[in-house]
Amino acid sequence: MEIYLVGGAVRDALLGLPVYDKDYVVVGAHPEQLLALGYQQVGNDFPVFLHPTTKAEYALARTERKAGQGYTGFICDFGPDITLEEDLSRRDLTINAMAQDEAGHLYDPYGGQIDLQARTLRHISDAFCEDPLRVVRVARFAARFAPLGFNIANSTLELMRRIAHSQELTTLTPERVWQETEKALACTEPQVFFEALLACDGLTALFPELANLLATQEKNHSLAALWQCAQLSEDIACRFASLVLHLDEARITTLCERNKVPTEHKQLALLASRWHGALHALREPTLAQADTILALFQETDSWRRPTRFEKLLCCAHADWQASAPSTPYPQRAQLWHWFTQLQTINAAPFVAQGVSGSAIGEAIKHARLAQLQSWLTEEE
Ligand SMILES: Nc1ccn([C@@H]2O[C@H](COP(=O)(O)OP(=O)(O)OP(=O)(O)O)[C@@H](O)[C@H]2O)c(=O)n1
Repeated sequence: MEIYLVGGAVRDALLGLPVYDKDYVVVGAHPEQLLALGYQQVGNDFPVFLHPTTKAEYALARTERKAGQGYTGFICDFGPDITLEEDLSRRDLTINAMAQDEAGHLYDPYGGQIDLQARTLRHISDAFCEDPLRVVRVARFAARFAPLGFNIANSTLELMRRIAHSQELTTLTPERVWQETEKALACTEPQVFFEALLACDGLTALFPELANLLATQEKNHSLAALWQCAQLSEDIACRFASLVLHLDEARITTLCERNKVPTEHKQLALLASRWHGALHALREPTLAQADTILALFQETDSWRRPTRFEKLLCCAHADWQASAPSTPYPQRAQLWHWFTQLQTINAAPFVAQGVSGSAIGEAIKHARLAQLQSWLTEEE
């Protein structure tokens, strides 16, 4: 029985990146041998085991062949006679198909090291097409490794296009697509994920509203807003909302429900869609805008959800900078400052004066408006 470290851990170590997850492939073994050594079997379709102490994943070497439609329907063959090369050949990209034995010797039958050096994401064989998830994975790797200068090989982009045109992307579960999307949104160049999906015609199947929106924009403004947001915040909800805020509320709702986008992201996106224009208009606020500012705080439920309001300001900032890079967006700090100051106006003094019931809320609102008006008078 031989054990090799495979996949992402080998790739990332060669790139000098930190390695978090270690996956191993086991060649020349029966499941019973691993069970006897205390490994715990997980997964029903093919034999994957967890190490008794490290809990790292150990998979028996296997081959896979597509038998049906979509993401399911694989015929999997495993056994002690499957070689390391055979196991590596079923994988998606050359840079993901390298293995290292316990002595540190590297096995690279498909040119992974050359492609790492050339900064190329390249498929191994036409078997790439057997798994439509790979389109989304490659787009995600393109985003993740964009800062290192990686690009998708033309021949791989061609296969991604073939998969997209075959309608196979519609067989992916929303959970899997969102999982990859969320990882992509966390990258420093998240817009590359959507650019790659756009380039292979896959965006229409996965995020049709976004594909239609980008088609109406001259310079992919929404992708620029996403990039700007990534410079301003690590928050995934913020980045997602910056990307979709030029969609109307009905389309945001449809997209989020189909793709099972978390509620927090959806709510922020809806607020950003509704309020970004008003926020842009508050660049040099005047006394006449006091009501608008208070309505903004009220209607976005910011008193109860201050963190979300902070994120809303960030989305608007990103959207602004997508049109006017490097120009300041003073209303972000100004509105946040006023908001935190107005938060300190609360019920206590009114209750002490004998105000009760719904009149308390009205009194707070009036006091906050009066305070805002006095600040705006000073500004003018
Ligand atoms: N649809 C898929 C999923 C996975 N793999 C292979 O399985 C390995 C492990 O997959 P996974 O852990 O999902 O990805 P990593 O490459 O380890 O990347 P990450 O760092 O994002 O986990 C990959 O390297 C790749 O060889 C594949 O070929 N096709």
